Amino acid sequence: MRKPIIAGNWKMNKTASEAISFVEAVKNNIPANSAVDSVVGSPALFLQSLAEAAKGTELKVSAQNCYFENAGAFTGENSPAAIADLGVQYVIIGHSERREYFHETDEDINKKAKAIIANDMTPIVCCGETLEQREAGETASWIKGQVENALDGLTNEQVANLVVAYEPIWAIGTGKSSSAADANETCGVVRETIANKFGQEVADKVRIQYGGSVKPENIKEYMAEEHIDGALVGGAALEADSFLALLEAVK
Ligand SMILES: O=C[C@H](O)COP(=O)(O)O
Repeated sequence: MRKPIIAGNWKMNKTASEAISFVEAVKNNIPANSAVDSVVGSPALFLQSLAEAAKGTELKVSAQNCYFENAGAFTGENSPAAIADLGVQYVIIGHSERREYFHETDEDINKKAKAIIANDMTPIVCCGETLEQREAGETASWIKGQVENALDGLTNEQVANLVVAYEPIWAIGTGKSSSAADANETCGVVRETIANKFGQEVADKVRIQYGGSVKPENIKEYMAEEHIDGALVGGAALEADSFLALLEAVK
């Protein structure tokens, strides 16, 4: 039985005081030993204060990116070792916005996944196709390639413990969510790809999220699907009430 995981991704939104207000509003409203893992993905600027504010509660904090080296002459980058030292537990990597605007490659994402795991954090590895790829019938082969490349060289145990987020790019922030059946089909491709590369036992353990215009009103439809174990949520995770409503709908 895979434990559901709901992760908010704030992207480049919020000031420090807004970020803290969110965590203060949410952290004590998640019951102890919750049946759902709750994660909030913050800009790097607020990770320290959020990790301190959330310490000892059920709310976990995620970075939205990191570099793949722990230290060195990499101006402007954030070290995974330094992020882990703050008490951060997750790092989102390979989001389509980072691939598109910051030219991240599958190879970068693979190196980041290894660095995050080496620092005892959990990567949330994103994959997803464009509308053109979907219309050309290339979704399954594209997702298979992204997943194989991102996870290459990881051990079975490492893969079993990470999270994959399937986010069709055309559904992100557009209000045009994928149907639950279509999302499940592609999450099934992710699981099959992992089964072929790492074995069925690993594939049965890995948690796969759907992301793209998820909100409290539609999350149950996704969570009812066989291969969907949670959601990576942008817009509907920006406000505490909406984030709590997502958790409430899943528990
Ligand atoms: O990381 C989150 C996704 O990009 C989804 O964003 P959205 O829920 O605003 O569509």
